[in-house]
Amino acid sequence: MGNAFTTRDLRKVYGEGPAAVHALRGVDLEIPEGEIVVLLGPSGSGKSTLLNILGGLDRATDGQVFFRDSELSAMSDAELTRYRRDHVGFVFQFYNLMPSLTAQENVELVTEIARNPLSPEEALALVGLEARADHFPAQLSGGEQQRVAIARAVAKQPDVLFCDEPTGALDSVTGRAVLHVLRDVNRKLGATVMIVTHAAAQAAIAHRVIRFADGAVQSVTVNETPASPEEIEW
Ligand SMILES: Nc1ncnc2c1ncn2[C@@H]1O[C@H](COP(=O)(O)OP(=O)(O)OP(=O)(O)O)[C@@H](O)[C@H]1O
Repeated sequence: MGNAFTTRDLRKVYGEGPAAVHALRGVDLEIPEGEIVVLLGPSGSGKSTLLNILGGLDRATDGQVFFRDSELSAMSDAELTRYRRDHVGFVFQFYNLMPSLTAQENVELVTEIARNPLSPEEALALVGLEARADHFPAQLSGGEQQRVAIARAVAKQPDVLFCDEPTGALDSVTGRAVLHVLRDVNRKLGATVMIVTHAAAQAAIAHRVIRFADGAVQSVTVNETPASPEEIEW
């Protein structure tokens, strides 16, 4: 299989003049399709900025970024929106569920507009929450709410799932259950899964670990035998 993403000398500057922040300082990466990729690095090193650009939520200041053979950095806003809608799912630290909707209705927000969605039941079954479909977010634990958020993100069968600190608000037992679900999504749907985390131990479950420092890639490590989420502790 080819690459899900390729970046060439990718740069991002926020602001101008003396106040300019160089968040990405020339990032060259190749990310093969179908992997679990963990991005590590100190706070402010540019991880979320990279995720947002790969996910079509933001644009680079300079350089190129490709999804497969399509150059995201050359797309119009409308094309970028279509890319996001057709190919990308997002999971954030704080679930972002609609409190007035049940788990199933939260997932339906996506399945009603996607081109080739799973059914809401299938999506909830994938995260092990089929029995909680009629529960509201306030009736679910943090880990369960995150699993609903994952069900919502994967219901459209995205090619790529971006997860920004998906376990950041969870204890490690609950966090492991969430990582387990992300691994299932990678295996069962074949989605490339990119996870930004501060918990370095989570790198053990990845096929590829990218370490960031000061807006640049410090190292890329390939794990021949990724660990199971049950084996790690943070
Ligand atoms: N919208 C923005 N405007 C100005 N500066 C920004 C903006 N977003 C991010 N930055 C700056 O860009 C740099 C990289 O930020 P980014 O959020 O990508 O880092 P990160 O590695 O994800 O950090 P964390 O682990 O704390 O989430 C930081 O110095 C940050 O302050």
